[in-house]
Amino acid sequence: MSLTIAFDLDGTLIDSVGHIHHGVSQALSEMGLPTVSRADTQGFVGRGLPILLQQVLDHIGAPQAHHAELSRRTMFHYVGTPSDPASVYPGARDALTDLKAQGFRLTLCTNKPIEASRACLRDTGLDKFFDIVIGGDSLPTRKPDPEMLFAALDGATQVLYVGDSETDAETAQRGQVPFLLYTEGYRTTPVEALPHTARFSDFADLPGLVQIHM
Ligand SMILES: O=C(O)COP(=O)(O)O
Ligand SMILES: [Mg+2]
Repeated sequence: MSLTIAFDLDGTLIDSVGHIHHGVSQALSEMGLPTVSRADTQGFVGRGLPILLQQVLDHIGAPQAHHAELSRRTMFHYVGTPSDPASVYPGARDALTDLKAQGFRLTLCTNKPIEASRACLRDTGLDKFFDIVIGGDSLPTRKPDPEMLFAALDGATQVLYVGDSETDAETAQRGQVPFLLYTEGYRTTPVEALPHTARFSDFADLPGLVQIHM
């Protein structure tokens, strides 16, 4: 059996809400629109940028007709503003190093747009860990459709998925894939209410959980 471990990005490997909020805020203010708080933005992360921006426009009471321009401007700032390497969650880098050294294939399955994902991986130095990177606009569908997890297999026979949100739990459930829930990310639902195989709050525990659940 060969195993690939698929990782979500925002709220799982990096605490990226500040970066996302910066991009959206810049775009909104350039357009003369009201801005959103960082906390509200965090609640919108997980289903991809197009849905996040729809929620932002609804939240500020602005018409969806602004969506295309808001999207263009947000992407400009999102990709143009470097991600801080310190935004990688504590212990995540060591856990990825450990899993990679054990010979596991690692795949990134994120709803973040692929261009922003690649820039973020490069800025934070996480790019070297991943054999495959699949972004929110890489396939015709995005999470919670499980297609991304199947694409992550790429010849492996089994995938184990690590994520933080309602979207990730639903993706894993629909794909019938074991799911390890990182509890310190952006979920708004109590952990007990989210389907998961096991959960962890400290990345030091992840390699051990992988051994148990592979
Ligand atoms: O861009 C998003 O909405 C979320 O991205 P994620 O899938 O890495 O959590
Ligand atoms: Mg996430």
